[in-house]
Parts: sequence; C-alpha cells; structure tokens
Amino acid sequence: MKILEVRDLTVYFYTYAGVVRAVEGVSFDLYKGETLVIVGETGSGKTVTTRAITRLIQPPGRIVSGSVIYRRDGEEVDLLKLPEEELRKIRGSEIAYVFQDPSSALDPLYTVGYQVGETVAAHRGGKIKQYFRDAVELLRKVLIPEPESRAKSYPHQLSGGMKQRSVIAMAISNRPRILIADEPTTAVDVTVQAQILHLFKQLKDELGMSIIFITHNMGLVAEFADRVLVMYGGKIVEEAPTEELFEKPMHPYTKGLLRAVVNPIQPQERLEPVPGTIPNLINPPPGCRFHPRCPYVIKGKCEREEPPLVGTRHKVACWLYT
Ligand SMILES: Nc1ncnc2c1ncn2[C@@H]1O[C@H](COP(=O)(O)OP(=O)(O)OP(=O)(O)O)[C@@H](O)[C@H]1O
Ligand code: NI
Repeated sequence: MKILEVRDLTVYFYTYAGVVRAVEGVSFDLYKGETLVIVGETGSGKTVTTRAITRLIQPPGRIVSGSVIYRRDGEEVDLLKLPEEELRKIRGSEIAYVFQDPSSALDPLYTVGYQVGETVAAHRGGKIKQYFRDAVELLRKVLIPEPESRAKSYPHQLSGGMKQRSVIAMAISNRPRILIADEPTTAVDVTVQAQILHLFKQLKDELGMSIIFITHNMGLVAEFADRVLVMYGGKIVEEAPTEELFEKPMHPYTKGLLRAVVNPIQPQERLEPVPGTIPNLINPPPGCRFHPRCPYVIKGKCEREEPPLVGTRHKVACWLYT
C-alpha cells in the first residue's frame, strides 16, 4: 500500500549567482513498512527532496511545482497544498525527521530525558515532567543502556552514538508513520553506524513505519534497503528493488557508484570512483545531466535530449535502454 506519492517535485534556490535547479521533476512512491534508501553524491538533491515532502524549504529555496500525496486512514491529502497549521500537526509527529547532525538537534542546556519528554508533551499536551517515564521508555527502546540514569545526562555527557539514539528517541516519540533519516550516521563510527541501522530495522518492524533513509554508503544500502532511488544532479536516474539494483544496475552512474564501493553481494576486485565532478545546477548540462561523465554517451542524443525515467519495478533514465 502506498503511503506517499511524490509527483514532479521541483525545488529551485533563487540565489544571487542564479537559479539553482536543485530538484527537478522528481517522482517516486513510498510503501507502508518499507525502507526506501536514496543514494547519490553530494549535491544530488537528496536532502532537498526529503525536506520538500513536508515543505521544510527555506528561502531562497522554493517548491516550484509538484504534489506529495499522503495517504492515511482512507483519506489522502496533498502536503504541498495543506494549510501550514495542518501540516505542522503532521510534521514531526506522523512524518518525523532525524537530521544529519545530532548535536544541532539537542539543546546543550537540558537533559536528554527532558528533551525527549518535551517532544512527547508537544504531541500529547500537558507538562513535560509527567512524561519523564515515557522518555525513559523511549530511551530504552533505542537501546540506550541504563536509560533511567542516562535520561538525567546532558548532551555533552553522551557519546556521538548515544546522542544520535536520543535524537531517534525524539523522532519516534509519537510513533510516526514515516521516518525520514538524513544520513544519521556520518557523525559516528562504522560499528555504531551499523548498530543504528539495525535499530531502525527493529523499530520499523515494531512500529510498522516506513523509512526513507539517505546515505552515501552503498554497503549499508545492500543490507538495509528494500528499494533504492539513485539521484544525480537533482533527478532520479534509477529506481529498483535492492537486489535487482546490485545484480543488474542499469544506469552508467549507478554502475560507477557500485564499482566505487566494496559490493557485498558481488565483490569487485578493485575500487573505481565515478570519474568527473558533480554538475553545476545553475547551468546543468543539457540533455542527460550525466552525459559529460558518461563512458557510454551516445553522440547527438544524450547531450540534446533528456532521457525520461521509464520502467515498472526497475526504472532507469538513460538513452541506452530506450
Ligand atoms: N540554501 C541553499 N541555497 C542555494 N542552494 C542550495 C541551498 N540548499 C541546497 N542547495 C543546492 O541544492 C542542491 C541539492 O542539495 P542537497 O542538500 O539536497 O544535496 P544532497 O544530495 O543532500 O547532498 P549531501 O549528500 O551533501 O547532503 C545542491 O546543488 C545545493 O547546492
Ligand atoms: Ni544531504
């Protein structure tokens, strides 16, 4: 069952240097209970896409067009058209975010127990103090050891991993239907990274959430994603169930990404990064935005016409396949 339908999402940033075409014509679905992973190099539009879902785009950015249909209890709403007041009730409670930097999400002046209690109180009303037990239970749920005493700690007394877990506890405090995690793992080491992803998996099964997870790490993708969206230069270039993507990547960019990592399903002998640099989104390359870096470019075609994203379960935007 689809819980979210993103259609033709376009977000521009109107800067002094020019219009940054950060996200253009992005369409995808999110199903109930799935983990959808978005991968792509820095600047490919992953964060902007997921923030735009609940209109968290600040000026000079603007959502230029598109729709985000959110389905719940038999009704559907377009989040891009909903009055701000109603959207605010959904954002943070039904659709919750875990942002890149855990430190910025925590206030250094309050204990984590207080801050987790505060998010619970924000949804349910009443005094923060009465939710201390709930806060402890949430900290326990995200596998913080000795949550009763940890709840009384200030952020600086916690490790990066523990801070991240506290932020996740805040995000799941109202049992969101959709959890959007924007690379929540860069601040911590690889072991902790895997632990946190494991935690997400557990929480997903327990709470029946859908997860959108943003990462650069293709290794983690293989282990945790049900489906993958590959973004390049503000567009989706490929979309596929995880195994399918790893076994039969179609887009030359995806192939490059997979060659650039140790692929746990199909081990590669040597690591090759994708040569070239990310496109300038003020003046993106005409035609296919990847054509200047593409080893299979079709002259007279790829630099002139933009390839549409086509296919059913496995979609690709590349002239090699049409
Ligand atoms: N406030 C802003 N002003 C101007 N341009 C912006 C702004 N925020 C984002 N952009 C541009 O939008 C594009 C997409 O950025 P986005 O943050 O979504 O990339 P990303 O895929 O999340 O990258 P990363 O992996 O580094 O987080 C980039 O070209 C970026 O420069
Ligand atoms: Ni980002």
